[in-house]
Amino acid sequence: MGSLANQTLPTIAFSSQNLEVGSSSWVSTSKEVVLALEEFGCFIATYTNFSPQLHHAIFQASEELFDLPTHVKMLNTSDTPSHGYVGQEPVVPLYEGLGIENSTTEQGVDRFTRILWPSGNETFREAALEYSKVVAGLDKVVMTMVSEVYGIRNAYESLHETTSYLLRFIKYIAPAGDEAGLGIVPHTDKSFTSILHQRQVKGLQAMTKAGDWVGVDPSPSTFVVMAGDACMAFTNGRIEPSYHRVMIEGSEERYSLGLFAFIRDVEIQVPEELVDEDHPLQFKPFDNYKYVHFYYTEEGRRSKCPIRAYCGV
Ligand SMILES: O=C(O)CCC(=O)C(=O)O
Ligand SMILES: [Fe+2]
Repeated sequence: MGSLANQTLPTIAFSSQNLEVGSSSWVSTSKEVVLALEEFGCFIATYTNFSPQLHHAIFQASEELFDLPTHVKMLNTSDTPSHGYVGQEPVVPLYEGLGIENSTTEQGVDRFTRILWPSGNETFREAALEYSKVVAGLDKVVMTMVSEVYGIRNAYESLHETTSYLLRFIKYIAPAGDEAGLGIVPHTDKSFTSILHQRQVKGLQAMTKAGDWVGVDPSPSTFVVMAGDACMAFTNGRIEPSYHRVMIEGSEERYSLGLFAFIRDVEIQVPEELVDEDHPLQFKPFDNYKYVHFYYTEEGRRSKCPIRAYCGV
């Protein structure tokens, strides 16, 4: 595994100007987004609708969540592997995470909050819902831009209607000793898209096509927007997912958040606009959640490229 390259990911600002659909800055930003995703599978974003207050509120909520006793956190279960509580795993001993399914909806956040705090926790509930809605807004802008450039806006819009967002709260404890510890093993996300947000402590690294790791420094106003495996299949291989990992150094705990978009109820299918003689069909229609289940089987875990193993042509 290579050392850290002296390189940074592209940064794209989403401001009130370029958020106006169809404006000339919307069009030029859309091209930037596609270039960044095709080259890196991810990029850094700033987003005008995200405030420092919300940054503060959501990490405050995160701390409160992780301060609950382990047996309470373990009540966060899910039918989907890795969507609920994960902690004390021998392969990633520094990692602990919880997930709110359908976190952009009142029902999703209410359900989670009631399970963890039976007598309620209004500040947590509000922060989680608000954060999910705002960041999901960024996700929608990014993918609308991508679909516009590729001429597949309708296909994306029908997928977006059935998107279910998973908000994961993540905490890494510091490794014992001076050596950097592996916070999360190198992987691509199984989602359609993912948006990560880190607090203070660095650790996230993404791999370039040349095979170098690039560090992504935390900032209260930036996100990392990533393509997942499902996005690669949808775009017929045009956008490859970001291969990333977390390395933890120093003695500080690291808190991060991931908002993952998964497509529910409908199969993801390559739009016909993306298939021609030069771009033969690479993926069969597939179900995003069944794919997650496949990934956690012996075959899925062993596979070098699980999405191709699952639904590659
Ligand atoms: O903690 C992070 O910054 C990254 C987490 C991540 O890659 C994941 O949960 O899939
Ligand atoms: Fe990830």
